[in-house]
Amino acid sequence: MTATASDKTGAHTPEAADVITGARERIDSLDDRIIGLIQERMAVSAVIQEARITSGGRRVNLSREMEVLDHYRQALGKPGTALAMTMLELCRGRV
Ligand SMILES: C=C(O[C@@H]1C=C(C(=O)O)C=C[C@H]1O)C(=O)O
Repeated sequence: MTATASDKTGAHTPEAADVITGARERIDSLDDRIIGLIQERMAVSAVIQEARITSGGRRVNLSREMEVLDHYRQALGKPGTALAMTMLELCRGRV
């Protein structure tokens, strides 16, 4: 194990450094996919908001947002609610 690999991973053995380096590549790939999905969600959400505003309605629909927040909370627990709130802000801006 090089000193550099140890510094980067925090591992104390070459075996652990290899595991961490490999798993981090998977995490980076997952994060790319998650970001892509969020961007896709933002685009779909924008279509809905545009249609509602054009029809004379409001951008935000709180009862629907409650359903989204509950969905995330049921799947991920309390931090899921915070995640969903951030995602809603990305999709419809600040309220
Ligand atoms: C997309 C919608 O419009 C807004 C954005 C939402 C979202 O991004 O999930 C949810 C509710 C609305 O505030 C919708 O009403 O479904």
